[in-house]
Amino acid sequence: MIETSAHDRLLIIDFGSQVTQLIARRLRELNVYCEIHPYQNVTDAFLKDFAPKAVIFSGGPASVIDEGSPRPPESVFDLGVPILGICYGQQVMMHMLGGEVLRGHGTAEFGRAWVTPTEERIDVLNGWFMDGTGREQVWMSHGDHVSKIAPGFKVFGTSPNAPFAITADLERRFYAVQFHPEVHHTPNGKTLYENFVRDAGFKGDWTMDAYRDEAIKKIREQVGDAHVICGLSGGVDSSVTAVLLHEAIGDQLTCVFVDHGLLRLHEAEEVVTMFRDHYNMKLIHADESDLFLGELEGVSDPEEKRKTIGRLFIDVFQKYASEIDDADFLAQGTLYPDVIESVSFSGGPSVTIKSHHNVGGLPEKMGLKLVEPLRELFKDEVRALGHELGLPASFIGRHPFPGPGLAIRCPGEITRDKLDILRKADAVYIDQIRKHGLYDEIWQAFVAILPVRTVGVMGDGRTYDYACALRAVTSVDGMTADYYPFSHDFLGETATRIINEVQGINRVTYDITSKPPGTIEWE
Ligand SMILES: Nc1ncnc2c1ncn2[C@@H]1O[C@H](COP(=O)(O)OP(=O)(O)OP(=O)(O)O)[C@@H](O)[C@H]1O
Ligand SMILES: O=c1[nH]c(=O)c2[nH+]cn([C@@H]3O[C@H](COP(=O)(O)O)[C@@H](O)[C@H]3O)c2[nH]1
Ligand SMILES: NC(=O)CC[C@H](N)C(=O)O
Ligand SMILES: [Mg+2]
Repeated sequence: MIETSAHDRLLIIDFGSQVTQLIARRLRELNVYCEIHPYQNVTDAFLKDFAPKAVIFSGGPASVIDEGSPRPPESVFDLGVPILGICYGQQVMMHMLGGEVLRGHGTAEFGRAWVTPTEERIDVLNGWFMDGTGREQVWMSHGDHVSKIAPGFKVFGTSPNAPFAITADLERRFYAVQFHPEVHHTPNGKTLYENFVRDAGFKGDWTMDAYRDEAIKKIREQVGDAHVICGLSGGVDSSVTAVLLHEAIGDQLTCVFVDHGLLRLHEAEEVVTMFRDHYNMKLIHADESDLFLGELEGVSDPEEKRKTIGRLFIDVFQKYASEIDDADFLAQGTLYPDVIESVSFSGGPSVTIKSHHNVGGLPEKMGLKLVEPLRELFKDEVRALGHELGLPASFIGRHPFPGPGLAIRCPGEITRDKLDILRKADAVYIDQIRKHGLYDEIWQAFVAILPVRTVGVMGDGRTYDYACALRAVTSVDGMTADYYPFSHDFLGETATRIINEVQGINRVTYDITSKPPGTIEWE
């Protein structure tokens, strides 16, 4: 359980649905503090300790009919707090409370469905069935269905293949729905969550304004008089972590910004100016470009590049940390999705696609304790917190930039020459995107310089220069992504500008691969 404040908490018991995280997102949007815990960890003792003000059962791939399928502890029904069961959560609730679930033919529903209300209206459905059609669009994804509801329950909504689409035991405040209110395709789903948490008595006091003060207090308690070091990349997560720590402990913080020679144009100056001058923060600008570029010489295999960079990051951190007195803590910008992923119910053995550069192995090796003030937050909450802390919008809204930097945007061997060309092309491309007002619509955009040279003709002369690829994607979390549908005019104008303004490039292509099957970066 996350050590947290005095906020009312909602517990989401995860039965392995693909969309459990979205339940948490919807609730956080309603300023309700919630945590997701896999059902295996939710014991009687856990429930007592957690003391939720309400509970939600997620969906899940299992069938309650099967022996050994997941269950919440019986005691959850005796807590006296409202419970909402979703899909598998509905089925498990009915099954345990005396109803019946069947795996029937012709009762599966996958995708869009329409629910119509029964006669009696209930508070959790306030705002539903109001658009004049008398029905509400929902998103279903189930093979099993409830065939008999548990004693005490009544039906408040039905769909063609789910006669018990919405049911409730109003006395005990148990609600159960067959569809998924957390997904986009249930347009009025948020209203249902809002009604549910209001019914449960949540005050909606989880705001980044309040969080900021609590986090500062907690950091002070944890750190005392010791010193904290923080790897600062200028990215959103480490910037917000650093500024929060700086507010909490001022001079007891030293940030280490590693310039590995793989940064974008003017990036080092921007980051250093912002943090050293604007925040008056102790900041070590570690210019280690000779070290990194030297070790990367002749390396063209993507994994070898990543591993070399990861190793050097650790070396560099150790070097600087050892020079700082009383450095007992290392601050990291770990976010809640990272925490969830590491305990995920559905997580199984998976193939390594890329070794993400990781400073995760650091604290152990360096004998440091961790400070992770963003552990409870999603990325958009981190951005909101950054806003509260007064970070300029230009930093908060930045596209993510990978730790290995331009190394993984330069397939094949890395040379200073290629990096210079790449930096210039990238700057022109991002400038184009900003000028056309597209920066915030795009999740991430960059140029990759290709390891091929092509023939061109410029000013009646022959050129033999590098080709580059433009990349721009939309995404929610970087796990899946779509290429951004630029207009042909935009692409044409950008190609012309890059070729005119960047010596060394004579051909521009646009990468239209989605993820999967591609990945966002080229290596
Ligand atoms: N150049 C760097 N110097 C120091 N630390 C770095 C550098 N690059 C990455 N790191 C460390 O690695 C961590 C992970 O990098 P990551 O790119 O995931 O996060 P970020 O840069 O803070 O945010 P964003 O995801 O928005 O880029 C950072 O939080 C930071 O602590
Ligand atoms: O901090 C990081 N260290 C890394 O080693 C790393 N590799 C990829 N990325 C970023 O992760 C997101 C997904 O990228 P891929 O589709 O290329 O795996 C994209 O946002 C990538 O920029 C990294 N970030
Ligand atoms: N999405 C779900 O929770 C599915 C529940 C159950 N596995 C079914 O098929 O009915
Ligand atoms: Mg980054």
